[in-house]
Amino acid sequence: MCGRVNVVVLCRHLEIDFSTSQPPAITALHSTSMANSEYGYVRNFEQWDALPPSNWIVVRIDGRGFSKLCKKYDFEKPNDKRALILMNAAAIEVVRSLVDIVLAYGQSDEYSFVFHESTTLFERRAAKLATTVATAFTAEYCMQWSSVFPDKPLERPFPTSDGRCVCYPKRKVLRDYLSWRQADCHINNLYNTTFWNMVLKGEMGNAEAEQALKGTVASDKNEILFSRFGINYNNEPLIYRKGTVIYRAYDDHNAHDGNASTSDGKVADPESRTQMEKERKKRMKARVVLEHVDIIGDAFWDARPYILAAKRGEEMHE
Ligand SMILES: Nc1nc2c(ncn2[C@@H]2O[C@H](COP(=O)(O)OP(=O)(O)OP(=O)(O)O)[C@@H](O)[C@H]2O)c(=O)[nH]1
Ligand SMILES: [Mg+2]
Ligand SMILES: [Mg+2]
Repeated sequence: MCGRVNVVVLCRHLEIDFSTSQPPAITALHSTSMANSEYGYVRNFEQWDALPPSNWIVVRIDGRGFSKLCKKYDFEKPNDKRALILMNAAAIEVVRSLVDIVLAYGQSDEYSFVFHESTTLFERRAAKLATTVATAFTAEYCMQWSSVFPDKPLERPFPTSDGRCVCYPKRKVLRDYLSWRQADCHINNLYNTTFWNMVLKGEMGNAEAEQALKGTVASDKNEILFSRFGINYNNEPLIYRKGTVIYRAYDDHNAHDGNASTSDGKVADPESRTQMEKERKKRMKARVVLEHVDIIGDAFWDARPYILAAKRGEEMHE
């Protein structure tokens, strides 16, 4: 059997290079084509990093050195309402601009953006997805800073975020991922709320409060909050306890329940270009909704089955 063959097909105006493991690159021939052929091999050092198909892709961004930023701008402890509003405002714009995002979940200095398992955005290339989301988020965060913090001019070093892509092969695993992030929000917020009340109202030193909280469980912290500071943790604002969920909402649920039909009554071909274009337009028109709700239980998902619905014409599985 023949092995790998390096082939360059020269057409009249185009050069098509099949010699790499990547999809063939097409470059217009011009006067520097000889120079290109001499140096063109360096392309082969690039890694093709497309993520596997049929996986939900989560891009999680996280503020870089956010603790320092909190100190510099004197954010309220443990939660600065305005800082969270700014995070959410930036995330909404990212969701609006990338229609393949079906849901985003944010808490503290992080946001997870869930791309539909069928997305073909940027050919599912990991670096393009992660950098696009992280830079779009950061740009929005900086752009909207002055309207949220008119009293705190933004200075260098500007806020930045890192971003990573993780693939989840099943809805169940994706749901577990989101539950993990929301449970993390709850655990950290309960700890931080208790800690900062002990320090700021209880006048304990940081080390003393930390020592006192060592080995405590959730019910102990609830008790400390209630008996010492008169705080019922369950009455703390939902934005702090649950984090923020952003999703596309469709007023017409049937538009996304997998039963699409064409105007002549035939079932639409899910892969057809016009069908995909229609779908895209619907997503662009959808309302982008922001809520502070539980996403660990089934209630949220049962009420909105379209969020994790399969592509049109496919059965829901798992
Ligand atoms: N005061 C205050 N701190 C916050 C708020 N939101 C997040 N933080 C802090 O931001 C930090 C976020 O944690 P990390 O992302 O692990 O830490 P980081 O400093 O960003 O470090 P890297 O992510 O590794 O660059 C934690 O220390 C949180 O307590 C807030 O509203 N107010
Ligand atoms: Mg961080
Ligand atoms: Mg973080």
